[in-house]
Amino acid sequence: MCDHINLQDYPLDQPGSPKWIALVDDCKAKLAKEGLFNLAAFIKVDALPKAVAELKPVLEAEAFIHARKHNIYFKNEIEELPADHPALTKFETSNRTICADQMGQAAVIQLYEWSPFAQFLAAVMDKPELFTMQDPLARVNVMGYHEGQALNWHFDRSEFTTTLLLQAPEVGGEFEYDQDLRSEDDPNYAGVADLLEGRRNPTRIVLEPGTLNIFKGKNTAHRVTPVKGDRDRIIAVFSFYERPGVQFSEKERIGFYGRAA
Ligand SMILES: O=C(O)CCC(=O)C(=O)O
Ligand SMILES: [Fe+2]
Repeated sequence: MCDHINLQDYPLDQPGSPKWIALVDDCKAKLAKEGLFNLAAFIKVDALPKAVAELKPVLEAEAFIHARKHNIYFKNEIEELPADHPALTKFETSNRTICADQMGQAAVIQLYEWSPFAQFLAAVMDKPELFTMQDPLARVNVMGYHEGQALNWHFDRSEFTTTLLLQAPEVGGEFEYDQDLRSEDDPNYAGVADLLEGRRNPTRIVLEPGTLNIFKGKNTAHRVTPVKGDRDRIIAVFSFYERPGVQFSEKERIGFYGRAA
């Protein structure tokens, strides 16, 4: 059992029940229309303070400071674009990251390993099955963003991203996205340039702590705006794959976490 989840509103423990099916259908409809859905108060209100408190000291003392400049593609070059094309503009991303192997049996780890969670996500994503990663570092990451830190514009490499906001900042740290800015057939470099140069109006959402967010970010550009104020934005990111046993390479681990093991 996972006693941190608001099973009253989100009956993940009853797969196949009418309430579960209704929830899955609702989430699927939102995903199709908006490219994302949010389950507010997914973590029980009284379980949230402990879920945050158990991670804060680790974030403060042991986090990897992940700071880099990247473009929206996380790629140094795109064959069909000149190096000075505005779609390739690099921006700074910076946060503190901790990995699953630093979290013991924290609530976020218990949630990740509770199999009805993957079962629910698979149903929502229309997959036969989803699996947790075998990678001891990448399975679950928790990111802390303090004043001035941000996750800049990018397209995700994975089809979907699952996050749980643990603590919201006073100001800033909002999730912004431009839905379907590109497609499998059309990279829309001009639209990307417009977005990066401020000529588009991305959607901005403010999430409450305890909200689970599922987001299809492969072709929807998105970012987290810079955090302002004394309270950090703290968010957990869960990684699921369609096959079991997935691990990162050593190079990927060093790139993301500054260490291989
Ligand atoms: O921190 C967030 O809300 C978004 C995370 C994200 O975009 C990602 O992990 O790719
Ligand atoms: Fe992303």
